[in-house]
Parts: sequence; structure tokens; C-alpha cells
Amino acid sequence: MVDYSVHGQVAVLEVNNPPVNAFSHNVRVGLDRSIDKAIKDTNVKAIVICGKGRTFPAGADIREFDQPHKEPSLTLVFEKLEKTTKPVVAAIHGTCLGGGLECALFCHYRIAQKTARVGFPEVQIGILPGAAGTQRLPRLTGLHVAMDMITSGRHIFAPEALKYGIIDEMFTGDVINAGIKFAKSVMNKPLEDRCLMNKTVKDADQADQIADEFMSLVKRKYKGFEAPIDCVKAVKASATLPYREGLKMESRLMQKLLLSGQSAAQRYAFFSERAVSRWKMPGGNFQTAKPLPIKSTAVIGAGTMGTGIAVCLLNAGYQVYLLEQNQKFLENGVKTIRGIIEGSVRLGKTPMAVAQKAATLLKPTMKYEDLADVDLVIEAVYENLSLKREIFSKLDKLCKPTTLLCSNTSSLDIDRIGTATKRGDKVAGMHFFAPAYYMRLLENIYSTQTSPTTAATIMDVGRKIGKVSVLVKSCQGFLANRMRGPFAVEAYFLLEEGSTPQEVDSVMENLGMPMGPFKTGDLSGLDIGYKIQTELAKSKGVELSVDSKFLMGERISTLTRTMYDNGRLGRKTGKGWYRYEKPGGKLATPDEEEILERLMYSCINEGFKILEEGVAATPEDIDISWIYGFSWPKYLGGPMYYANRIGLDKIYQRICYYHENFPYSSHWIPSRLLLKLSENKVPMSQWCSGTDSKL
Ligand SMILES: CCCCCCC[C@H](O)CC(=O)SCCNC(=O)CCNC(=O)[C@H](O)C(C)(C)COP(=O)([O-])OP(=O)([O-])OC[C@H]1O[C@@H](n2cnc3c(N)ncnc32)[C@H](O)[C@@H]1OP(=O)([O-])[O-]
Ligand SMILES: NC(=O)c1ccc[n+]([C@@H]2O[C@H](COP(=O)([O-])OP(=O)(O)OC[C@H]3O[C@@H](n4cnc5c(N)ncnc54)[C@H](O)[C@@H]3O)[C@@H](O)[C@H]2O)c1
Repeated sequence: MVDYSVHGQVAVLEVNNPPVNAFSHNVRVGLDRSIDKAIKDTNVKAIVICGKGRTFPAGADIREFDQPHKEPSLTLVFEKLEKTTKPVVAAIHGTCLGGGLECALFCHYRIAQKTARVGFPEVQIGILPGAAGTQRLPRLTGLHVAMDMITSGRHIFAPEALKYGIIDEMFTGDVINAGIKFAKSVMNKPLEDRCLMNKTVKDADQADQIADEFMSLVKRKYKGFEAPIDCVKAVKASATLPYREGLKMESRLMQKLLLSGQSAAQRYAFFSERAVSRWKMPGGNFQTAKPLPIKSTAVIGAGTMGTGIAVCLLNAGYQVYLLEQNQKFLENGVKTIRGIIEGSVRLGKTPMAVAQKAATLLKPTMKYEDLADVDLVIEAVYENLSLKREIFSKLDKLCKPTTLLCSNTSSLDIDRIGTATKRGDKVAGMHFFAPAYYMRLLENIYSTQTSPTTAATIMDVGRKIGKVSVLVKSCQGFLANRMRGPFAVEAYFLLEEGSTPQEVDSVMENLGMPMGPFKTGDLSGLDIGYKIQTELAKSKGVELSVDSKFLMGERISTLTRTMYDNGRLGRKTGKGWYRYEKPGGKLATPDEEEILERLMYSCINEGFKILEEGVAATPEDIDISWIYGFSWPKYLGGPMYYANRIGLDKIYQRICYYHENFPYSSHWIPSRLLLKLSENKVPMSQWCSGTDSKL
């Protein structure tokens, strides 16, 4: 777990725990023994700590957080480093994160490869740097930088770390050689000045002011999350309390956070995000299918979605043909794309070089013939099946045989689009979420014809453009919108029964969602819901009117149609739900619990049906879709995790209650899987892919 070697007078302690050299219990034991050995060896005059393989330790082992703590603790091991009279050098490459950075902060010196990153990402899993990180980083950088790094969890590259004094020097080339060389250069220098616990925080006199500033920032920016608040308190203590007292404060806050439900949920989300990349579908999976190389792409439709998708592809270095039917729309689309990229450069999110390259990669066109040689097409025209089929048929005849043809449709069956071509195996859905350049979820959809190679390729493209990609089977609405369907429908029914959009929104916002369903509707455009409903009715041979209350025996709401007819399309027309006159309700305003249950339990029921039918392979696929597609608060772990926390039997009973009261809404028909799991009290570790059991 720790490889020990001596090179002349320098002992090298190489942490060897792939893939990320996390400080698991056996690594702590190994490191402890190796430190003792190096201290005892009189021939050894300096010590180098580094990581084997791809990285310096990336932190504590997150999987161990729910297990009983086993000695030695990280702090106990690290303290030996600072106490020794032999200089200790952390030689950093890859990602030096969390406990890894804390280890480096106990060393007397830190050097890093230019491409290395350092950071304290603990806040993202609902905790704080609990091995003295909150007390030691401010002693190096001052409060401001430490507050920023610890409350945001952002990683910084070596040049920035050098600027703040976190590292002493940058190097290129081999880590061990660089470590030994540096260790030799500091071998006989005094160490008192290099021990952080002896230092004071340079801007301690402004502690109140800086802490107040960050407290109001984190309360606004990370509304509902507990960890950022405790991070501010712990970092402030580094300036207001003696070192040992500060450590006690850090430890108290850490224990509180570790026991909180939020941290467990955020850790579940961390592992789920990785689990969804291990996709599977009939005939193949992430291990058996290999992605095809994709260089050039095309986006059809330069509207809201097409422009956002083009930005994602351009930023990742793909060539993009942007095809429109209308010259004016094409020009506007190009302007929008430039505007988004320029804005991102101004915010420091996109490097100038990437923006300049993107400008050369964009090829606006009105000619389908230009698309003949591209490797991947993503269609984003109006939500209309016959239009999409016509376009796919045209592309099939025109594009080279290997081109993959994908649709960004929000709801249409991919099989029905694929049958318009003779290459159903190369047709799939790539469903982005608005705004496409910002939202991290990409829902990739396979039809009965799609090949695993096509799935592997679009999952790979998703990864390369920085999305969290989930693979699902095609069905009406796919995973995300199908499950979100009852959520939106129940919200409309509540309105018809007397609630206001503000009331409904505020219940969901209090739960932790950044926006309630009506504000989200205003943002996406209310015409989309209307068009989806009309298309669905048409596919069943029914013409809807404003007075329609049922579709095929199912209760429906045509409120979006009323909005559409009145030109209230949401933000884009300047009026939507938030300037809507409340219809006179017949029923009393439902209480908050009912709003929450009707919106969430209806979706959760649908989620279990989605699992039952194999549309999603695991609950993690569903939870990740909500976290990255609908900004579900990570600290609640996703709706399926949330359901498990509430108790499946309670959820099942309430679903039965609503089913009895709303017999015309099939989304209340209880899921058989939910019944089975709740009756047999099956723990989540047995119905998920294993993420829950890691906690
Ligand atoms: C009792 C009180 C004691 C308190 C002491 C507190 C000490 C400290 O303050 C707390 C911490 O350090 S908290 C920690 C602070 N550090 C962090 O939060 C860093 C979290 N990690 C990352 O950000 C990314 O993994 C990297 C950027 C390191 C690599 O990215 P990449 O190259 O895209 O690779 P990838 O696909 O992401 O991961 C590959 C595999 O490794 C797995 N794994 C990864 N880290 C793990 C960990 N720490 N642990 C376990 N496993 C970890 C990951 O799950 C995956 O395996 P899976 O089977 O597929 O699931
Ligand atoms: N807006 C959203 O929130 C959202 C989210 C996910 C998916 N979607 C889906 O994305 C697709 C596009 O939605 P949008 O909101 O971007 O629509 P939009 O109306 O903003 O843009 C559609 C664009 O397609 C162009 N177009 C129409 N027919 C064309 C043709 N034959 N050739 C070339 N261009 C043509 C139009 O001129 C228009 O500019 C729809 O299928 C929609 O369901 C939308």
C-alpha cells in the first residue's frame, strides 16, 4: 500500500492504492509504518512522499466513511511528518485533493508538476477538510483564498497554487527524481519556519468581515446545503482560535456533518455519477462495445437547443456544421453561439484559445449536401414526428454509410424516427437539457434497432463534451421527461383545483429545487409542453380542444393550451405562469404536504415503473438524471434515494391513497416493483447497482 525505497540519503514513500491512491485504512497503516522507518533510519536525512501511477493521493477513502473508524486517523499519521527533524517533501502530480492536500500541508515543502491540480473538494460530498485542512490552508494562503477554495471545492492548477504559496516550486518530468532532487537541496535547512502549526493567519484581523462575506455568499449560492456553512465556521476558527482549539472545532463540525443525512446523500450521488458510465443494453455494455471515432458533426436547427448543443461540441474541439432552413434564423443562431462562448470567456470558464478554435470549427450552412461526410448528426428541429422522419430519411440517403444520426427530441419514440432510414442501428436519441451548454445531463436513448457500438459512441461523445451521460431505452418521454411527466401534470391539476403557481413552486423550492415547476416551465417555453401533448393526442388519433378533460380515459389538463393560445409562452414572450390569472378553483387550496406528495410521489411511482420495464437499468440512472437534468439537490441524493429514505411502504401507501382519489390518472396506478420491494422490505443496496452499499 506504501512502497518504501531509499535513494542515497532520501527515503521515498510512494502511496500505491490504485486507482486514485485514496487513504484507505491499510494505506494509513502502511504510511504510518513507513514514516516510522524513515525517521528511525539514521542514514535517511530527508523524506519524499508521492503517489504511484496516475496521481498523488486524491483524499480519504470515501467508501470508508460509513464504517466504524479504525485507527490510526489521518491526522495522527500526518502529525508525525511535521514533528520529524528530517525535511519532508510532498512531490505532487495528478490530483492532490482533500486528505491528499492535507498530507502535503503537514509536509515541510510541496512541489508540483505544472499540470497537477490541488483542492479541497470535501464540501461537494457534504463534509469539510477534517484532517486539519481548514486550520492549515489559511495559515499558508490567508483567509480569503482558503475560504474560497474550501467552500467551493474547486481544484486549482499548479501555477495558481504557486501564486498563493500552496506549493514552493513547479517541476517537469519524473516525480520521484524531482522529489529527491528537491529534498537534497533542503536537507540541512532549519524547519521551524516550515511547520504550519507555528504560523499565524496573515489576515486574521479581518476574520469577522471575511467570514460574513463568505457566509452570505454560500447561503445564496449553495442554498439548502449545510457543509459550506460549516466550512466558513471552521476556516474562521483558524484565525480566531489557537491551532489546537481550531482543530477541535473542525473535528466537532466534521462529526456533525458526517452524521447528517446530506453527506450520505451527496456521497451516494458521487458514486452514482460514476456508476451510470457503466452502461448496459441488450447485446452490449460499456466493456464489450467500443466507440467509433468522431471528428466532424452537424447540428440541424439553430434554435434554443441547436445553438446550445453546437456550443458543447465546439468547446470540445469538434467541427460543427450548423444547418438551418431559414437564413435569418441561421444568422441569429451563429450570433447566439458566439455570444454564449464570448460570455463564457468573460467569466473565465472558457479559455480564449478554445474560443478562438471554436470560431474556426463552426460552419453555418443552408445546404444538406454539406453534411454528407460528417460522422455524427444531431437533429434539433421542431418537435414534430413527420418533420423529423422526413429529415432522417433525407440524411440517410445523403450521408456516408457510417454517419450516426441522432435526434434531440424530448419525447418522440426513437424507433419511429429510425424506421424512416435504412440504418436503424446507427440512429439514437441524444437528449440535451435546456440550456444545453450549461445543464450537465445528457440522456442517450437506444431504440430496438440501435447497436451497442452506436450507444458506446454517443456515451463517449457525451463524456468528451463534459456531460454526465445516462443510457436509457426508448419509450414515451424516455427516463427524465417520462418521470417528470406526473410532476408537471399534478402541478397543473393542483392549479385547476385552486392552488397558485407561486404556492406550488415555493413548496418545491423549499424542498431544495432551484425552481418550482412553473418557473421551470416559463424558462423552457410553454409551447413545448403544448406541442408534446398535441403530438401525443395525434398519435392516438385524437384532436384536443381547450375543454378536453380526458384523453383515452385519462385525466389531462389543457392549461398549457390556454397559455399557448394567449401567447403566454414563458420568459421568451415576457409572460407565462407568472402573469397568469388564477382560474377560479372549486376545491380548497391543498396543503403543502399534499403538493409535495402529489408532485414527488407520482414521479417516484413512475421511476419504479421505469425500472420495472428496464427503461433505466438502475436507480442511479434515474437519480443522476434528476440531479443533472432537473437540478435536483444533491443533498437529497435523487428521487429514488429520497424515496428509500422516506420508506417505500409509506410511499406505496400514499400512492394507493392518491390512486383511489384520482382514478383517471394512470400515473397513480401503483408500480408492481414498488409493491414488491416495500412488502419484502428490500434494502436499497439490493435494488441498486451497488452505489448505496458503498456508503
Ligand atoms: C472520521 C473522520 C476522519 C476525517 C478525515 C477527513 C480527511 C479528508 O478531509 C476527507 C477527504 O479527503 S474526502 C475525499 C476528498 N477527495 C475527493 O472528494 C476526490 C474525489 N475524486 C475525484 O474527484 C475524482 O475521482 C478524481 C479527480 C480524483 C479522478 O477522476 P477520474 O480520473 O475521472 O476518475 P473517477 O472515475 O472519478 O474515479 C476512479 C475510481 O476511483 C473512485 N474514487 C475516486 N476518489 C475516491 C475516494 N476519495 N475514495 C474512494 N474512491 C474514490 C471512484 O469512485 C471510481 O471508482 P468507481 O468504482 O468507478 O466508482
Ligand atoms: N427547448 C427545450 O427546453 C428542449 C429541451 C430538450 C429537447 N428539446 C427538443 O429539441 C428540439 C428543438 O427544440 P427548440 O426548443 O430548440 O426549438 P426551436 O423552435 O427553438 O428551434 C427549432 C429550429 O429548427 C429549425 N428548423 C425547423 N425545420 C427545419 C429543417 N427542416 N431544417 C433545418 N432547420 C429546421 C427552425 O427554423 C428553428 O430555428 C425539439 O425536438 C424539442 O422537443 C427542447
